[in-house]
Amino acid sequence: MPQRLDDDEIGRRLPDGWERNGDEIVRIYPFDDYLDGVTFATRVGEVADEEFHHPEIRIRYDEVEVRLTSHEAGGITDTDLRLANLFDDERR
Ligand SMILES: C[C@H](O)[C@H](O)[C@H]1CNC2=NC(N)=NC(=O)C2=N1
Repeated sequence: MPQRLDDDEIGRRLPDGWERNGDEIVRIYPFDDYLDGVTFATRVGEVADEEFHHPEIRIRYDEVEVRLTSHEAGGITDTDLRLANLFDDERR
């Protein structure tokens, strides 16, 4: 199981657009169309299920919020950073 990363490494490797919030990393993706956000959330869920690493996803009328943490490790790991990049790839 991946180990928790230290503050320096998280700061160095956090992908653009993501923020650190304690033991989580968070990104808000804006959408003009609600159903585009729903579709994106579904794609995020599919990637998460393939990787067996599950974010919290909140779908609002004009944005989707994605939160990642590694529950078992009790913090932010390489898996969270890797998934953040994969989710960003779904947005492009
Ligand atoms: C039992 C545990 O839920 C599984 O090993 C996986 C499932 N998805 C998971 N998702 C996240 N975000 N963190 C985990 O530690 C995790 N563990």
